[in-house]
Amino acid sequence: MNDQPGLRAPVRDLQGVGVSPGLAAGPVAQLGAPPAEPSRGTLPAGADVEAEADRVRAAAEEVAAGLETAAATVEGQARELLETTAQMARDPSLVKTAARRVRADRLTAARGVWEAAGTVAEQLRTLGGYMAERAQDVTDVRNRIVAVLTGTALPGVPTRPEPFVLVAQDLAPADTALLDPARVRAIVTAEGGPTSHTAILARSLGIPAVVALAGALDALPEGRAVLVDGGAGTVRLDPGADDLERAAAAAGRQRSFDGRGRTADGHEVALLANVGDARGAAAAAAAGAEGIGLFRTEFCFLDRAEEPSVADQTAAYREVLAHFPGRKVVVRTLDAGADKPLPFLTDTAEANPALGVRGLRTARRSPAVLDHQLEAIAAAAAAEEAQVWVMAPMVATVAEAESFVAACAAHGLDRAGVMVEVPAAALLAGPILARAHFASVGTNDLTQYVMAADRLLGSLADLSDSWQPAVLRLVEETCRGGAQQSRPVGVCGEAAADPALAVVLVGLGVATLSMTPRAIPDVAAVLAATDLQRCRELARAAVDAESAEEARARVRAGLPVLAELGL
Ligand SMILES: C=C(OP(=O)(O)O)C(=O)O
Ligand SMILES: [Mg+2]
Repeated sequence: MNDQPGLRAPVRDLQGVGVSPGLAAGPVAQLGAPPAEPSRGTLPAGADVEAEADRVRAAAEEVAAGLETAAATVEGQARELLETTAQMARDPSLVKTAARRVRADRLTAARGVWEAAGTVAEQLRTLGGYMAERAQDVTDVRNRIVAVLTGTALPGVPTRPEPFVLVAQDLAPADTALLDPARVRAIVTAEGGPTSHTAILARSLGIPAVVALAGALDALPEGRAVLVDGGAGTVRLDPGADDLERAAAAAGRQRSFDGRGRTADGHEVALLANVGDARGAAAAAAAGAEGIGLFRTEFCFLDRAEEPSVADQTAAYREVLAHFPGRKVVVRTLDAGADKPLPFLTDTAEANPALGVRGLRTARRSPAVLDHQLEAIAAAAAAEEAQVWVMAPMVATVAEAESFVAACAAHGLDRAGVMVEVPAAALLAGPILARAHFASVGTNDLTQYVMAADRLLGSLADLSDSWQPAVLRLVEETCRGGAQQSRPVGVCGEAAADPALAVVLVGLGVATLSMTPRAIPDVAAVLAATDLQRCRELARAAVDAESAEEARARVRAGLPVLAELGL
């Protein structure tokens, strides 16, 4: 690429939807698709069956060695996971069974591995419990060995040691949770919306991300250099030297937070963090968060085939609580279903999972799971010093709020609240908050349900926008209910992380804002420059707008501090 002015080829930016701000550059690495099932045919007459059987061991060894090399370059959970997978690839029972099938039935090595892994996975499933959870790992190892044997790209997140930009059709929550920000510089997906869990996890890991970039896999081939702008939602092919400099400068820029959220005139707005595990809690504490406003407990157990024991849950919750002694931590009970399926709690056959048995509704079918979780939360709260508040996701009726508060009280948990993410709950916030001690507005789902737009669908990203005045009116209604009952209303959806929208929410009467820790300094800086009266005026202007664009434009025009801070 020629960087001389005038001679440079016109820059072509591909446009998607920016969901995690930041600039980053690197070579593309595509998420490998699982290999196709190898054919059942047998080896031709005269084929060297013994040599074919030997290929199994060689391929397994190649997979294990590759995983170990990658493991050596990372730390913590990612390292453990890669090392365990490497051990499984060397598992003699898998390799021997596969080689035996090749010899006995004259199968290709790939087919032998496929069938042997099926047998091993089935045995593990029959054993149940922890062993059953390993069945998925056997399938992962099988896919890797078969990919080597058939000469196709390795499935899953690439394990190469040098940093790269991950490009995928879409990412499962479990894929994203294991991404290592030291190696994955940015994420680009063809699918997904601004409030999808890919977006939320990317933000929490501080990885710039662009979703809903149509045709991403074709437009961004393996190895091609790209610049990703996660704020603007663009991807530039073959970035120039000036682009690379900008990306390097952005990686080094940081704003800090003094630990007290407030408006210019001193009205306090606690700035809390959204976390999914102990790693997130550590990052939140490091960012100076005043507490945790949303602990998504389901993120601790996404890969579990069976309900985690009370002891396992207690341990996982304690690890999070331990980072905030004396501070508020809002623990949300399992929000399984729709985009976050938990195999032990959700029915994958539902035609309409977003409108199905998800969140608190799973307690209708499996009340014991909620009871065990509350037991574990109470045990963790007793063992740690954090002030534990508990809330339920997807509450829609006064009766649900009442029974949840009673269930918490039975476990000695006396700060019990509800998420307001179903329009019905916003409209009945008064009577709901006569029972519940607090409410936290989940603007991601509230937007999805008010606008009838799937939060995962990139093509509806304009509707999945929390600036929609209809959404803001329901937040206002929730705050009115809170004021009637003198109960605090917070926001823990992604809207809280947008500094301009945060001003609007405070103006509507929201008492706390909970967000990815990375967003806290920017939100704090904008609030600190705006007094409460101005927040109220801008909130009025946004609520009275007729479209999301108009609401956003009115508020941004009224907040010159945004441009001063480069936001
Ligand atoms: C915070 C929310 O919950 P989640 O994103 O986990 O569904 C929300 O819906 O806004
Ligand atoms: Mg939600």
